[in-house]
Amino acid sequence: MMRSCTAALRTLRVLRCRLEGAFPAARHPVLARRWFSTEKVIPKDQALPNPSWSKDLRLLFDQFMKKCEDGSWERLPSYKNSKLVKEQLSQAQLFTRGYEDGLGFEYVMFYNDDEKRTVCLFQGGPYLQGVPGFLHGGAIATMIDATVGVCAAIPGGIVMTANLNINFKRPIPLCSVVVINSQLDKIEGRKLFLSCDVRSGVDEKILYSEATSLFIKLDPEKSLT
Ligand SMILES: CCCCCCCCCCCC(=O)SCCNC(=O)CCNC(=O)[C@H](O)C(C)(C)COP(=O)(O)OP(=O)(O)OC[C@H]1O[C@@H](n2cnc3c(N)ncnc32)[C@H](O)[C@@H]1OP(=O)(O)O
Repeated sequence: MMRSCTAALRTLRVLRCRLEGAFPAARHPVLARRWFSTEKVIPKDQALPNPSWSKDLRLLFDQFMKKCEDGSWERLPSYKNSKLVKEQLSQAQLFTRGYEDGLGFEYVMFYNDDEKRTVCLFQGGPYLQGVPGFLHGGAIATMIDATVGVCAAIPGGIVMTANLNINFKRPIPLCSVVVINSQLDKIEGRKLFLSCDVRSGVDEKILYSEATSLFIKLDPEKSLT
């Protein structure tokens, strides 16, 4: 027993050295823990307040949680790793959840099934800077895509963005809170048409961006590649 354990550990060490040679990133302590730990990982719901959330984000979160009480809205949980990919086999992570708390995308989404609407409360952190002091347009586009994507995926199933059209009207200050409000406008066969706007959090007075998008429900008969 003792000998087989020692042999297994040696094999693990050899594999680890080879892996570190091939992928220097494997030396990174967080990745190393994720790849080599045998502990069962309990996924953390990232769409809940953490200490990096500003007063405004907390306030809006509390307001929407109140709206959930009668069942008209529901908070959507969100995880770093897809349940579709076995964690031990992949280091894949949801793009928007790859940063430490407060540095990148802090957000929570709420869904209203009767109205086919998704609202995302979003605070873009300092690593998402574009023009100094403001959010990068790609980060805004990412959150718009994610919000309309969820709005399309809940009724539509497995969908992908075919078209995303954004008008950036005002720059969004870094670390401020915005509300991304999206709705499903129309379904035609496999095509889902959505629209969305991005406004300043709490007062919603400033219209930062507007977008329309087309999502396509994947055809199970067609290969993606
Ligand atoms: C809760 C869970 C959370 C989970 C939700 C997580 C949310 C995350 C959101 C992120 C989403 C992404 O970033 S997705 C990643 C970015 N997107 C992609 O990589 C997609 C790349 N494109 C493709 O793979 C493909 O083009 C597809 C799958 C979109 C469509 O291909 P297809 O299935 O073969 O469909 P196809 O026959 O070409 O088109 C079907 C119909 O749509 C029309 N159509 C197709 N593309 C377009 C287009 N760009 N503009 C106009 N119309 C178009 C066609 O004319 C046709 O109309 P008609 O003749 O029928 O009238």
